[in-house]
Amino acid sequence: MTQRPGRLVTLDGPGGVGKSTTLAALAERLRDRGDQVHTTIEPSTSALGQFTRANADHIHGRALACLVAADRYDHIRNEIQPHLDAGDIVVCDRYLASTLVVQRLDGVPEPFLLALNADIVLPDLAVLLTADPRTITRRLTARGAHHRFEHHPDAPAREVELYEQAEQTLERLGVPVLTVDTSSVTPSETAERIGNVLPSRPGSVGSRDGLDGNMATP
Ligand SMILES: Nc1ncnc2c1ncn2[C@@H]1O[C@H](COP(=O)(O)OP(=O)(O)O)[C@@H](O)[C@H]1O
Ligand SMILES: Cc1cn([C@H]2C[C@H](O)[C@@H](COP(=O)(O)OP(=O)(O)O)O2)c(=O)[nH]c1=O
Repeated sequence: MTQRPGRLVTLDGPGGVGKSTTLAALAERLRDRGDQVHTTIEPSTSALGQFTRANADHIHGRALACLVAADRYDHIRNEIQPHLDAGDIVVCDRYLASTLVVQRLDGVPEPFLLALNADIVLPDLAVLLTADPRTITRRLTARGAHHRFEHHPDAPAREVELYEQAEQTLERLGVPVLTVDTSSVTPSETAERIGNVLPSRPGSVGSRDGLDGNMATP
């Protein structure tokens, strides 16, 4: 049971699956029903986050893993935790699950990643967006690849597979996971499904009822 007044909801999934688009739809839905929402992103918008994002194509493996983790601890201390303390639903575009996938694509073993992230604030709900790899490739092609992890033609299929493994790891850590296949649903339908499993007033509706275990894999 979480003791903080707010909730941390994270959105992860393969590049181009629709995280940013879904985050905007989710924030709108939660605000429309009266929730206090703070949206954020990793790498964060701090100087360290901007450095990480700008250099992620040149810094590799364990070094990038450390940089991403350092940015995460800084992000938690200066932005996430204050908003949780204020009772906000904090919705973060990429978090621990991305590390468990992107850094593994970069050859970093999972135990090293878990050790680096051992003291982070765990999500109250980790949403994993997935889709048919061909659908992801289509979305990625239409939007354009942003970084080296999105350029390989097999990236979407490999990422889908690694997110399935990350789901098991998150569950072992006790993190409630909601997996949504976005292949044939709109961002607003995805947002509705996420909103449906989040209590409207943080801390007031049956605490974590409905948030334990993997609630949906359509
Ligand atoms: N059902 C859907 N859910 C989310 N995004 C979708 C969906 N269908 C198409 N898209 C499109 O996919 C593209 C990639 O979305 P984006 O949010 O940038 O992905 P990500 O943040 O995961 O890299 C966008 O052009 C978005 O409009
Ligand atoms: C959150 C996170 C990001 N990254 C890297 C991957 C990318 O190079 C970069 C940002 O990814 P991404 O959010 O996909 O960028 P964009 O918003 O431009 O599509 O940060 C990691 O390596 N590990 C992580 O845990």
